[in-house]
Amino acid sequence: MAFSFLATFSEVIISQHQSLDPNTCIAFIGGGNMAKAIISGLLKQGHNSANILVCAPSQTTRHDLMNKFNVKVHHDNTAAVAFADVIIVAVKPFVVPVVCEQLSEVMQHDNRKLVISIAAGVKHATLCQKLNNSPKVICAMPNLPTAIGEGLTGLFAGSDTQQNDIALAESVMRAVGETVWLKDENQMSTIVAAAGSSPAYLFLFLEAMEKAAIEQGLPQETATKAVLQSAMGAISMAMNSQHNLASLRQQVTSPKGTTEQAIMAFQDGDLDQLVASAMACAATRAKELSIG
Ligand SMILES: NC(=O)C1=CN([C@@H]2O[C@H](COP(=O)(O)OP(=O)(O)OC[C@H]3O[C@@H](n4cnc5c(N)ncnc54)[C@H](OP(=O)(O)O)[C@@H]3O)[C@@H](O)[C@H]2O)C=CC1
Ligand SMILES: O=C(O)[C@@H]1CCC=N1
Repeated sequence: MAFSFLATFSEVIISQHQSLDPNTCIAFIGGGNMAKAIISGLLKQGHNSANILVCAPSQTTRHDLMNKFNVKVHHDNTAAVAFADVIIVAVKPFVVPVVCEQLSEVMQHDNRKLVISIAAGVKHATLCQKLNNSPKVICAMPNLPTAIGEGLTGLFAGSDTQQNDIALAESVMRAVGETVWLKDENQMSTIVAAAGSSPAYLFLFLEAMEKAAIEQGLPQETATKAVLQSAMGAISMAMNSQHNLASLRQQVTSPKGTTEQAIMAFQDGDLDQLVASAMACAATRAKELSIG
């Protein structure tokens, strides 16, 4: 019942999503790769840097963030509560319990803030419980391309999360890319494998192609350009095409031609099985990272 309500609401917000209010104050707990990516994406779409606070323990990280993005910084995580409408927890999964403990103490007196956790594997119920049983908690799994507004974020809310909080989380993550709302939290580990981690697999594949092109004799610069432009063109075509991926692949693969030979080599190496097994490893790791 609760999930069908959420699914219906998610469909509504995906088709009629509201843009992020530029006055929304967003605090990040943690200022690493993913916080930086989301901040970059937010600033690129025009969010005011004065409305962003980052809490991180190292002074170097805080200085870097201040210099690079002109955002506010603080050493004390609890400063996020007074500052923000939305607190994004962007620390490694094993740091989440200590962060929740710090936030929950202050949030006993101010429980109006929405907390979005992007930590892989950390369960919604665990977060709610560690944050004074707050219903204002949403789990998110974004990816690095949020930095250029081309991210994909999987989102999961509890059955008692209010519509305005769901809409707020949607507006924040939609500002840096596309969103998908999950009806079943168990699907989050697959979103980790298919979206959170997947930019790295794609970079790995492109690195391998670049290396092979250089080994076949192309200068580095030409190899990089050939590989990246082809990837960008192929992905852009796939995103905008009426045809599915297999059909687009067939359009490149002339019978008895060059592509066919390469595809056969991939199939001989059982690429499908290799990818399935790599994605299963990522999903399994997401489950292992789940904290109690
Ligand atoms: N990287 C990615 O592509 C993605 C990552 N994620 C998730 O995002 C989270 C962060 O990952 P990522 O950005 O890569 O990690 P990083 O290691 O790059 O960043 C972690 C940040 O946490 C900060 N930190 C450590 N301890 C504390 C603390 N007690 N209080 C406040 N901040 C603290 C560190 O601060 P300092 O610099 O001061 O040491 C650092 O800035 C992880 O849970 C990961 O699962 C999700 C999707 C994609
Ligand atoms: O590798 C990780 O654990 C994080 C989560 C998804 C992408 N990076």
